[in-house]
Amino acid sequence: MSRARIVALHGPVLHAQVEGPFAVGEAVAVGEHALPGEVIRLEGDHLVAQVYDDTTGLKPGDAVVGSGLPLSVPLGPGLLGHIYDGLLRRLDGDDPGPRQRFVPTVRPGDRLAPGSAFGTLPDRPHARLCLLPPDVGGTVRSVAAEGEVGDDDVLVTLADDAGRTRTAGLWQRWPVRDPRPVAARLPADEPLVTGQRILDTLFPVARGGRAAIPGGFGTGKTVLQETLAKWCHADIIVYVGCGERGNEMAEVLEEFPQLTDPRTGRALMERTVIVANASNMPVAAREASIYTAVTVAEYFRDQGLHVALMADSTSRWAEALREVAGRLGELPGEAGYPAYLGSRLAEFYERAARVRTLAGGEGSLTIIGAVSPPGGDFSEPVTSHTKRYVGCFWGLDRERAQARFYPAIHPLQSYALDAERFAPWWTANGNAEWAVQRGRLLAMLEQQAHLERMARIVGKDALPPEQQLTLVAAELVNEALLRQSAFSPVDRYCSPARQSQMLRLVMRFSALARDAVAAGTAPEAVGALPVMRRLRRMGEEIGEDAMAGFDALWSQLEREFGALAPAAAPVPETGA
Ligand SMILES: Nc1ncnc2c1ncn2[C@@H]1O[C@H](COP(=O)(O)OP(=O)(O)OP(=O)(O)O)[C@@H](O)[C@H]1O
Repeated sequence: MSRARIVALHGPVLHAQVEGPFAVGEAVAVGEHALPGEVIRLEGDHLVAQVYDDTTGLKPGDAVVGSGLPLSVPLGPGLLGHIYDGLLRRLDGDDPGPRQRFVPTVRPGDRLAPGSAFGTLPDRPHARLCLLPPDVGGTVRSVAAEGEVGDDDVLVTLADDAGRTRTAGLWQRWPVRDPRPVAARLPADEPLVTGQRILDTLFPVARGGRAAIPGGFGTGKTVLQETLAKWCHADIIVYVGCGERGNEMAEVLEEFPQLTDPRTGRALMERTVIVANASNMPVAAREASIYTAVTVAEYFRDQGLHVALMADSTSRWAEALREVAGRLGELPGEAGYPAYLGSRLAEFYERAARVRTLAGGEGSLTIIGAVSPPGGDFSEPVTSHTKRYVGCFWGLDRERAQARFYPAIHPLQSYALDAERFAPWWTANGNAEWAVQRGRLLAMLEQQAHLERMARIVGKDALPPEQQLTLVAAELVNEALLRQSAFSPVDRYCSPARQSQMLRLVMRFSALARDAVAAGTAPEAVGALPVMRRLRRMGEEIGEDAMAGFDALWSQLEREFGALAPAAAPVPETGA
């Protein structure tokens, strides 16, 4: 083991005189309590390391002991259901994992490629595969028989191509800063259904895609992340609470274990891993926590599962980066962040993908990162860098939040690149019109903003009737489709089938209203139809198990427009 002696300490950063070879990125143990750390710079016989625990009590002369290995974490199915710190140390007790039934799927003499599965854990509800590490393969010499196994048991022994003996069990280690290898990256052309209308219908994210939720103070980032964690169509949730205030983090830690998985009725925690680093925890560990979480998420992806990683908030992570860079005396860039902020964000988001796994399955990792721009200013460095690496941008708007319009995602400040590629998926799921409907809604919302600006100048009544109608229809889109309370028992989740029904109704309203106004009906008369109130509230009133309600609403819509007197005969255009 290489050793070094501390010569200076600056908060979480230490300088040491080396007495043996070290490598950048090497995990080290510091001082008499063997505090975990990582070498971040080497200059001749001088080493700089960051320490992941409180450095109080460390002093010049204390030893820094190298491990010869990069900073890595243990990965196994048993991670599920627990809360960890940024280095993946349990925060909720240290009880050993229960023994569980193992069924081998290989025999002595079989050749296994690196990362293959060698057995299953059939009694586990999630993450049932036992995987070789991605850098271990060879010919099976022996494998454990079917039966109960524990965390420390060797389950398979192999001879690798160099003739060395390799073993594997339930757990494996992997360096957090290295993406785990895959057999192939696949096109991300399936949406990750979130159950949130504004997202699935207007700004969908792919399974294996990347999304950012930027939003100023109190605009609903945490509620949205939790809602997504609860309802999105992912098998596994990895939630990294990064530098949030201690009390907010405490809320998440208290709430999550109590949440019920809507799909199974069991605890949501059973398929969740939480990595927690509140703002009062050591800053360097916060920097590491993002990599730890994404490595955990990749491990479950490699099980052939769909994983969603929620990071709340990447801004606090960037602040940790800035603080450590400051202590290293690095030249500050924009707003004091180090020049490599952009490349670090890119490295993080690039780990999202839909893949063919080494074990031969298909898995995906979707990354959803909250950003907390100071003052809600989306031009600040973390938001603007993040924009370059994500395909979906779900911008939370202070005015909407203040008006208690939730989720406060502003349709004109948000986007989803490549949304069109999901049209075949929607067609296969019963809505061949989705792409056209989406285009119309976006156009209508844009027009609304333009017309509202005009109306403020000339007065609403001075707008031509068809423009007044656009305002009526856009208001309906907002109220009926985009507003969706995370706390409504009926509407907190909206399936694609229900979204399609609601879209169909709003589109039908729009067409009937256009015809009626063209035939001479006043836009206010359309806006005053009794069916409008029911349309606005259909999300709250027609639940997943009462879909026939949409047909009844459709009939009411047709009836009321049919009864509008002048609508029968279209009036020729006057050219006005
Ligand atoms: N989708 C939603 N449905 C209903 N209410 C919501 C929704 N989103 C946010 N809220 C309301 O807004 C409040 C603030 O939301 P939240 O705590 O998520 O904001 P935040 O952006 O995470 O705040 P901070 O900047 O402090 O981290 C919530 O307590 C809740 O009352």
